[in-house]
Amino acid sequence: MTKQQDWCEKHQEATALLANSDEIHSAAACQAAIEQMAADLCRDFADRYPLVLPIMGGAVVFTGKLLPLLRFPLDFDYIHITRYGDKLKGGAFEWLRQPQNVSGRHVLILDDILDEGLTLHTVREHILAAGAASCRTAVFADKDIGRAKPIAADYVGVRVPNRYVFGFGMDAKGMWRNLEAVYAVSN
Ligand SMILES: O=P(O)(O)OC[C@H]1O[C@H](OP(=O)(O)OP(=O)(O)O)[C@H](O)[C@@H]1O
Ligand SMILES: Nc1nc2[nH]cnc2c(=O)[nH]1
Repeated sequence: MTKQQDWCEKHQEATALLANSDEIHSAAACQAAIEQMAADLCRDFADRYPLVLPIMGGAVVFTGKLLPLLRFPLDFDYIHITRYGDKLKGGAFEWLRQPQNVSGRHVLILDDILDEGLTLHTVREHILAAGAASCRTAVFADKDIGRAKPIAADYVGVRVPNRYVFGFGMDAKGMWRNLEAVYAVSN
């Protein structure tokens, strides 16, 4: 099969996936959640000069929308770790970029979604072990998985049901990170 056919099939798959999904949070609701979180962060971090570390790649939209609303001085870097890849179920961690220069810093981690909580928990432990003065966590979406998680986020944008969600930076099999609302794949 040619590359062109591959992309054509991928395009059809992406279109069908979106058509068979439900909108969970509208673009306006996502924006309102970001603005509320930014206000909370401005209140709590005004004097802390934090190091802000998004976990790529899912945090890209969350970070891009949130950062310009943070009206206090900060440093910015990023972490890259993945355990889902293009799959809908999590597996082993793959570190692509570890945290750098966190010793003594007040760190704020940003991630798109807290699902089973393994990613955020692992990253937070890593940052504290590397000597951060403190480490707080903000997630755009917190999934109601119906059981305990190893970590609770300090700041949460929206709650999502126990379904695979995508849009607003979150992918479905690698697709649709660019959507400005949040959708759930049909069960
Ligand atoms: O709470 P958990 O069950 O650990 O899942 C949450 C993690 O899963 C996703 O990352 P993924 O591995 O899909 O990589 P991505 O950021 O590139 O989408 C998401 O961005 C979170 O980091
Ligand atoms: N895109 C996406 N990534 C996840 N990582 C863990 N859970 C999810 C989810 O529901 N959607």
